[in-house]
Order: sequence, then structure tokens, then C-alpha cells
Amino acid sequence: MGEHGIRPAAARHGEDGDPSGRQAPEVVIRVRNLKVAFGEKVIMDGLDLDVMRGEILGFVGGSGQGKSVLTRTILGLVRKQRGTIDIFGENVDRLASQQRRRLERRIGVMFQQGALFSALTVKQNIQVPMREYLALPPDLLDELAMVKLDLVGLPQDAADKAPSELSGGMIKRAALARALALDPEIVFLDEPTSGLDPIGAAEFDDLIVTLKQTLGLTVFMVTHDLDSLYDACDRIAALADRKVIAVGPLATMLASDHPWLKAYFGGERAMARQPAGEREQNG
Ligand SMILES: Nc1ncnc2c1ncn2[C@@H]1O[C@H](COP(=O)(O)OP(=O)(O)OP(=O)(O)O)[C@@H](O)[C@H]1O
Repeated sequence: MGEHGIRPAAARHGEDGDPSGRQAPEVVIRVRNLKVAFGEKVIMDGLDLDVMRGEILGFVGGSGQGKSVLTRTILGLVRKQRGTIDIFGENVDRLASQQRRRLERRIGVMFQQGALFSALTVKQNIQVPMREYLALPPDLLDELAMVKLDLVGLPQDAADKAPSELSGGMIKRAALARALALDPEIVFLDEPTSGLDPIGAAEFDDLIVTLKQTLGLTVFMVTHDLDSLYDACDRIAALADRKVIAVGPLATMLASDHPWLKAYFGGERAMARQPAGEREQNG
């Protein structure tokens, strides 16, 4: 265990003892037997989920099933009734406030619709987490914000614009830049491509895949977007009946007998995405 209770990345490598040199995939988020309820209304009960380092996990489920609630529970924004949540191998309930703060720095979040502060410029928005967690002089903060803009493919002149002056796609990118402000290891994206046209959505998916490949980012992405599930996600987890009912690569979803998954991945839009051979097998 590291000095502060959260192990540094280097210490995690080479400790699984596989003589072939292969490492077992590292679980960075482990949720077990989770129960969340609002009063009498139980949203999830007995929910288990693992998120692996370096993967893009797509999280799907019908509207109102609790995808956002699960995200917010993992982030510590919603109280759970039961269960454990380990992040980077640490039970989040046992973290002292200093450790909790260090953990927060390792996680970036992009809420639905971008949720930028409308009174701040793009640059100031990106600097919000930096100001909260880093004590850096203003010129260095400016430089860092420019690096983040570049990372998400926004032009430098977007820095001094207000969110209201940006297109939908640019807002998403600015929000992603803010989520990446502290060089997190995990990012949570809540419906990142909603409201984008298909080309903008595909470009955003490509960006996420590139960031995963270049930064080794782990991505937890709540999405309804079939294209993202097909093109960007390494694995998919499906929420229904208050639990994760299936988790695995796309093939696992396509092979599932669960009625919701059959309807979702076997619907007309989904079938149009599949190559003819797969369509026959799954139809
Ligand atoms: N703070 C809260 N108090 C009471 N009920 C809540 C609260 N937050 C969420 N809920 C309820 O929890 C359920 C799950 O909501 P959630 O937003 O997680 O669904 P979702 O799967 O993300 O849906 P969508 O795909 O439509 O965004 C809903 O019935 C919602 O009304």
C-alpha cells in the first residue's frame, strides 16, 4: 500500500505472479452487493460490477433504471444502503478525508449536457478543478488549460469563449477537457454523445478511444448510443431488474436471452449495425 493508502500505479505491476509474464487485468472499480434506495423506492439491489484498468466500459439500461444513480453512488454523491465500493483497491467507506481528496484527483467526471459553468469562459471552466486541487501560479494554469484544449481537439481561440458561444460538439469537448484537467486515471462520461449529430458523435467516440490508447485512460461511459457501443466500447454492462444482468463484449449482449437486451440489441436500429452473418445468427 502506498504512503497515503492508495497504491501508486508502478507498485501494481508485476505483483500477480503469473510466470508467463501476463498480468491479470486490474480491477479499478469493484462494486459488490450494492443497494441504493430513495425512501421506499429501491433503485438497485445486489448489484455487482467490475471496471478494468484501460477499458472503455459502456453502461446501458432502460430509461430510469438507475445508470446515473449508480454513477453518482460510485462517485460518493448518493448514499448507499448496503454494499461495498472499492476504487483502486481501496474501500471508499474507509478513506480518511485526505485520502478521499487524493482519490478524487484520480477521477474525472463529465456530466450529462456538459454542465459547464455558463458564467465562466471555457478556459476558466477547465481551470475549476485545477484551482480546487492544485496550487499553481496563473500563467501555469493558463498553459495547462491550453494543453487540455489541444488534447480534446479544440482550437486555442475557444479558451476565452463563453459556453453559449460554442456548438454542441465543442461544449462536449470543453466538458471533457475539464474532466481531464487533473490527468485522471478514470473518467466517467454520462451520455457523452447525446445531442450530437452522427458525425460529431463518431468523432467524439474516436477521441475517447484515442485518449484511452494514448493516456491509458479507463472510461466508464453511460450511453444509449448504439454506435458508441459497437465502435468504442471494449465491454458493455447492462442494468435491468435492479442489477447488472450481463457484462462482457458486444457478443455477450447479442447472445443474451434477457428480454430487454434482446429488444435493445435486436431492434431494427441495432440490426442495421450488424454484418449480415451476425444478423442471421442473432435474428
Ligand atoms: N435524488 C433522488 N431522489 C429520488 N429519486 C431519485 C433521485 N435520483 C434519481 N432518482 C430516481 O432513480 C431512478 C433512476 O434514475 P437515473 O437518473 O439513474 O436513471 P437512468 O437510468 O440514468 O435514466 P436515463 O437513461 O433516462 O438518464 C429514477 O426513477 C429517478 O426518478
